[in-house]
Amino acid sequence: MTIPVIAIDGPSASGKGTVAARVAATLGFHYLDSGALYRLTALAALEEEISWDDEAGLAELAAELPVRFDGDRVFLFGEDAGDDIRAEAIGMGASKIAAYPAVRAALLERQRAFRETPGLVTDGRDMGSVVFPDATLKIFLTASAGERAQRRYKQLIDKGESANLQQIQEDIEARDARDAARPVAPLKQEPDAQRLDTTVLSIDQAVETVLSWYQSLCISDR
Ligand SMILES: Nc1ncnc2c1ncn2[C@@H]1O[C@H](COP(=O)(O)OP(=O)(O)OP(=O)(O)O)[C@@H](O)[C@H]1O
Ligand SMILES: Nc1ccn([C@H]2C[C@H](O)[C@@H](COP(=O)(O)O)O2)c(=O)n1
Repeated sequence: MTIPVIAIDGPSASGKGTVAARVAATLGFHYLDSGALYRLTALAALEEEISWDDEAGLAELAAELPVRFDGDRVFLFGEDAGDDIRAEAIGMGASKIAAYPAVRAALLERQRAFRETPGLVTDGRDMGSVVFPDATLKIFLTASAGERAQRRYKQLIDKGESANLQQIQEDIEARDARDAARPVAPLKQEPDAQRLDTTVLSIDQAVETVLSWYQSLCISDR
């Protein structure tokens, strides 16, 4: 039996991770935040003094990365790295090193290994196009850049961090431009992905939409 996969791709701060994690919890499926692997590689490179320009060194590091996911926590070299990988500088570093084909190749099988029964929900940029091209349901989840910047701003303020709305929007747009422009596995909506624009949707509405799309596929498969 093929293990079902729900692949959710889309731009930064569109809500992919939040929606994917909730859909996975509702269905009792596993969850993979693929962006965390790129962020962990960027962070580990800093710690190991491997330059973000060194494609071969980064690929070697990515292949051997001592990472452990435990619920919503993530450990690197045995230390909780959840907060460190969320820093904007690490997001930018992840975007930079994600453009290297050797880094993407090194992470490919590691991502596929998360496909386990009863199913997987995953989010990223190339989940439906490259990592799980046979995914059961492919979604391109997006929202306007202004709305995404507001959400990220609120997220930072709620965490007690200082934030500048305009700077956040510029950073989000710069990261999306880099992710969309790279020749390998760029950020883009695939023809077989369903578009979900959450600009005026709540998190609950977005989750309900994904679940209803998945349930209709399950019904039509019977
Ligand atoms: N539909 C929504 N309405 C309001 N807020 C939302 C919605 N979806 C997500 N959010 C909020 O937006 C913020 C960013 O969401 P999230 O981290 O899931 O985005 P992401 O696409 O995974 O980001 P990144 O690509 O940077 O990892 C979170 O604070 C989340 O609670
Ligand atoms: N499947 C993926 C996931 C992530 N990336 C890169 C590009 C992003 O800017 C960066 C951080 O991802 P995020 O945590 O914001 O989802 O990692 C990618 O190229 N492919």
